[in-house]
Amino acid sequence: MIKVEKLGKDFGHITAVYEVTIDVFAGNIFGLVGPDGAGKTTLLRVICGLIVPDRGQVLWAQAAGGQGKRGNGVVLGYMPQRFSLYGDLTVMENINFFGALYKLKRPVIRERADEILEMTGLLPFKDRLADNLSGGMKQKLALTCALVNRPALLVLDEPTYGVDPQSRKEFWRILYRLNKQGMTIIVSTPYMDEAELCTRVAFMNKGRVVAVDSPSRLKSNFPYQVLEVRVETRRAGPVGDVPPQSRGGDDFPYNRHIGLFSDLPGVVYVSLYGDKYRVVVEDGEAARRAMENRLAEKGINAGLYCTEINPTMEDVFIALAEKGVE
Ligand SMILES: Nc1ncnc2c1ncn2[C@@H]1O[C@H](COP(=O)(O)OP(=O)(O)OP(=O)(O)O)[C@@H](O)[C@H]1O
Repeated sequence: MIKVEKLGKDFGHITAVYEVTIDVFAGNIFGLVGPDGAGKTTLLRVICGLIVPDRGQVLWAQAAGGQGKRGNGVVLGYMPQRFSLYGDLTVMENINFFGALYKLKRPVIRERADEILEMTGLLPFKDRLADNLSGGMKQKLALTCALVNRPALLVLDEPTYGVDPQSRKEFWRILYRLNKQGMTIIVSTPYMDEAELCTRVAFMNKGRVVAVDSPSRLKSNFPYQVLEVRVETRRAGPVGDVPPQSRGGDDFPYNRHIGLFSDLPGVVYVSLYGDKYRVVVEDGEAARRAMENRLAEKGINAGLYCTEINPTMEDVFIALAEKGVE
């Protein structure tokens, strides 16, 4: 549906987006996934025509339904990151306002609003002031306003940021329903569990897209092994067997081996989950030997228990980020 080609955007001396090239296919839920400051909002704003890129372009395919001028006939709905509705207007008044901006007639707005509010579960709250809605409901109202123009392409900027887990699930259920009805969706998110729900994902880091593919292919093409590692100290003592120089920070003693393992050759990164380490490595067996040797070198009398586990989207993203784009 759209092709983003070598797109770049600077804000003064800050480059928010470098040369980004992605294809968004009609019918997809396309995820733009990355941490704060990765450049997701900037890229989405350029796609929506709200800001002009400094380099590259966004090419639009033939209209995918609906009417309107933007993007070669593709009607767009945009839900910005920050709540941008009127808190002192009711749910219905906000929808009427947006409908009017799209030059829709009142009966049309009413009919569409009822349909979308039913879907989002907001129908009983039509007359409630937006300020008095919960965080999740506010996001649903913002979605309703973005949908009132029946867009063929819905662009959502971190729609579930800071929303409770139950509301996040409901929100995604609605996105799936819309997608089933034929709507193409581009959604940005910092959450890896949401990345799993997309048809295709572009991982963004520091203004660059570092990988684009389906979640399953991103994981199956992961070039490393993931080890779950437990280090069990054999002799008990007030601080175990870890020499003082390798003791960790606030969460000592559980993070104490991160520093011991992370600089070993073939180790991509080490992180701590509960009392186990997740160690991403080039070669599982070689890494296990290297970790054992490191413990021995440091005079740490401990058993090392490694299990190979499947990579998650988070592993894929962290490894790509660690491998480094500066
Ligand atoms: N209008 C602006 N003026 C100056 N710098 C900006 C502007 N908009 C974005 N930036 C900078 O560009 C970079 C990318 O920001 P952007 O908002 O696109 O990232 P993001 O991935 O959406 O993160 P976030 O969730 O924090 O918004 C950041 O360093 C940000 O400070």
